[in-house]
Amino acid sequence: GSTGSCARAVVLLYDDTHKQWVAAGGGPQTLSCVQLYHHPGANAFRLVGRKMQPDQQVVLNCPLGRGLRYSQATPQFHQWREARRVWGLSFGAPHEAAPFAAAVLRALRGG
Ligand SMILES: CC(=O)N[C@@H](Cc1ccccc1Cl)C(=O)N1CCC[C@]12C=C[C@@H]1CC[C@@H](C(=O)N3CCC[C@@H]4C=C[C@H]5CC[C@@H](C(=O)O)N5C(=O)[C@H]43)N1C2=O
Repeated sequence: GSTGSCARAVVLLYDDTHKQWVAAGGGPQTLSCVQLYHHPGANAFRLVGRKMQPDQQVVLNCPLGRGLRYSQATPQFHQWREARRVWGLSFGAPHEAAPFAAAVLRALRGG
């Protein structure tokens, strides 16, 4: 289940062809609720993001592999690579970004 309350961030993917960040799930760059989920059985973690408006669309559902490098490029913009994709989280507020990053880094160390 979720390990905590949600952080508000725009979930982005890097479009390498056009060298620009685009909204995950298409459409406008609007805030999603991003959360760290823990599956105790496999001691596995994943990041899940759902649009806050209008319809809770799942725009992020990414496993946190142990070797994953979570980059806090700025206090409000974090990013990581998954296979051939690069995800970005543009947080609404630094005070939500920091605890979220701390939880992710703890999960990457084994929870
Ligand atoms: C070795 C490696 O993989 N390196 C990756 C990063 C990485 C390192 C280590 C582990 C994993 C990863 Cl993923 C890499 O460098 N990547 C991943 C794809 C994109 C990028 C490549 C080039 C561009 C140049 C500029 C820079 C960039 O995107 N930003 C600067 C920092 C914040 C700045 C903030 C917000 C976003 C909102 C829109 C745009 C704007 O503000 O208008 N923007 C930005 O401009 C943002 N880039 C990157 O981050």
